[in-house]
Amino acid sequence: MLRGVNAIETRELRKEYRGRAVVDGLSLTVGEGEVFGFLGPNGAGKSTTVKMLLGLVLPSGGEARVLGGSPADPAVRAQLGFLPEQFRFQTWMTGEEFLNFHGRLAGMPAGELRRRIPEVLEEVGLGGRGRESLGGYSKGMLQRCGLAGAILARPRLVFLDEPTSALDPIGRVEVREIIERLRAQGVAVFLNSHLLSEVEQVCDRVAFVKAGRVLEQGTMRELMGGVIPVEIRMDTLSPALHAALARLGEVRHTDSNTPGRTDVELWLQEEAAVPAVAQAVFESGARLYALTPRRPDLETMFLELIEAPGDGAPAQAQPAREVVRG
Ligand SMILES: Nc1ncnc2c1ncn2[C@@H]1O[C@H](COP(=O)(O)OP(=O)(O)OP(=O)(O)O)[C@@H](O)[C@H]1O
Repeated sequence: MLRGVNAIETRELRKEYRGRAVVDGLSLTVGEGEVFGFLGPNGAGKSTTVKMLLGLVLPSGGEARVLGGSPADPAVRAQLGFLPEQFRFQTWMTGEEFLNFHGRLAGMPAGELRRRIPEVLEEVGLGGRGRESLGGYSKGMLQRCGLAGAILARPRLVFLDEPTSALDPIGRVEVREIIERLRAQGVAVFLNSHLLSEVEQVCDRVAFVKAGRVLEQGTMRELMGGVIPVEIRMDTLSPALHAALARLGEVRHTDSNTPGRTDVELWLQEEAAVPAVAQAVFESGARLYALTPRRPDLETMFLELIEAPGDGAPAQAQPAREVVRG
């Protein structure tokens, strides 16, 4: 078994379709046992990247190493699990038959499959439902069954493409728990999801892609540069208070559209500055209704990066609302 290598490493990976680059010099690293969020708008090249990493699509250029080897190597592929976004299930099979079929394709011995299938069905919340035909499964049950298929052969790296799109909130929490269990077992997870709050809760690191290139990658803290966004709600914002807030941090947005109410988003460098914000509001004579430090969230980062103009290079925030720069 390969040890001490990254789960995924790509350098200047490229895929062209009819002369058009849909993955255009993509470089990223996913550590062993890391849960990695791969984020980007529709058409950014995420699925194409995943297909190259699985050895299903041949790159037009660059390099990709998966578990220290080539994605084209069957010994590497045998250690990968994959839940595609749109999966065609054989509706006439039962859940157990489906898993048995996939396990045999993965080269698992019959005896091991007999033990493992009830175990994974239990793990994905389908315990006792394996004898029912897939044609009678709900969308959420099918997605759980696909997930069972992805982890059946105890992979070292699992690709999950929108694994919770068909699930209710309870199902989503359960999938998060499954991902956390995989991490605890040292399995790396490459997660494509549009549900940013979900990615935020489970991923160690994330990469943002746009037009086939990685704009940023890192931990949440690295990506936000240690910034603490604070929401302030008060009755009015005088020019003097605006200037005072701008001395304490960066005034990102102000919204005075509702009469008698002004919302400000201020980015501070440290939590210790929060009391000074309250003090500044108080000294200006404004009435303070809320002062809420927020965790940096992926949605804010995503919108900033993805909506940035030009060639996709990280840039200043775009005006989601009325913006006043500090
Ligand atoms: N086989 C193909 N032939 C031609 N163009 C393709 C092919 N596969 C993908 N593309 C194009 O490549 C671009 C990237 O597609 P891809 O599916 O990788 O994006 P994505 O980031 O996964 O999008 P989404 O979030 O919508 O699933 C799209 O413009 C798509 O039309």
